[in-house]
Amino acid sequence: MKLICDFPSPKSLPDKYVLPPEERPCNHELRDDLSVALPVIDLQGALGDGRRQVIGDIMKAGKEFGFFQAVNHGVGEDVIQGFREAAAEFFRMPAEAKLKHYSNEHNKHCRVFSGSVTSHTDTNDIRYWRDCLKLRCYPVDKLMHHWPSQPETFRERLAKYAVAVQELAQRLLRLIAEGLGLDSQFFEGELTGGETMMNVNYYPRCPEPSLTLGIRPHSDRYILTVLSQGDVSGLQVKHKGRWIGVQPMRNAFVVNFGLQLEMVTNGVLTSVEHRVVTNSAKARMSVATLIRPNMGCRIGPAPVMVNGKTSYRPKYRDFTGTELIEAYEATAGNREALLEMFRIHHTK
Ligand SMILES: O=C(O)CCC(=O)C(=O)O
Ligand SMILES: [Fe+2]
Repeated sequence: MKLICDFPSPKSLPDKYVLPPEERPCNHELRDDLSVALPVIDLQGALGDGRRQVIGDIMKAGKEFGFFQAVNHGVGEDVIQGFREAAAEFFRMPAEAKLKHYSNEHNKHCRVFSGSVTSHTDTNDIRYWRDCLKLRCYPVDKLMHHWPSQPETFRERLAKYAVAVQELAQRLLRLIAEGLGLDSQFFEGELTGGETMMNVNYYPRCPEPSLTLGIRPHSDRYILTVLSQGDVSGLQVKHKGRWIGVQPMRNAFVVNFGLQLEMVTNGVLTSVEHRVVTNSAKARMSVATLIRPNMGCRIGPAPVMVNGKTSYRPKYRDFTGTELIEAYEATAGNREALLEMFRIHHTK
């Protein structure tokens, strides 16, 4: 067992990372579209008179792309870069120090794994060009003893980062709730009360980026994902049947909606597929923070989204946080397959 970052620089891509031709990033049906960019939303305005405008921008971006970039979000550059440096140092440690945390058990509070999005459900042996440190990051006091104790700065910097990003996520969810016509506290409590997950994704330099992916196309599962992409590109978002690259902005956060939010909003906000391409010039690291529900929480379309002015019928049945996780594992992050598991088929 090895992490990709510990491979001696290979000249060619090892066979098991080579994707079938139709899944490769150069597939011409799904060419990168560089002419479309994700909206960039300045959150400063939400603190004052510009609140309605910011809410409107988030709703528009949410409906059109399912994604946006947030700037002036209130999380300090020192907090972001401080944690990113500690995390990059983690991946630079000797192999044994990282492999202490290696596990394929999904319920671990902190683990390192490699090669796949959902390894144990993969039926074939296709691997992806990614190492990942996955941990539960909030509430910090309860969870920090599970985190790597090396490098020395890791826990303290992660604690600061996790608290700041959690606050930002709650702020965003209040804006989103208002935008949907819900009570601004709608998402507080059980819908977002589970332990927050974090993926620290590390994509080493790849000898043949056109033959593999860092992460295959997937939608995120929960309410909201807040991602620090750093300054190396690689994230691509599906938009009108094409993949568009997300321009790296050093201290911005890429925000996207998860499948849970799509179902809670009865499809008004969509949880859009994304993937990660690799590159041969630079390693890339991203930090994804995923806000989650309590496992026992009942989730379903919000009453206002199905009864109110809109008088829409519910598209999804109610389910629990645990059911959502099980369905996601069973469908390996495939958006349509997962939504279908909860969809109500009205007969007329
Ligand atoms: O590396 C990225 O930019 C995206 C990561 C991602 O999609 C995830 O962790 O779910
Ligand atoms: Fe994702």
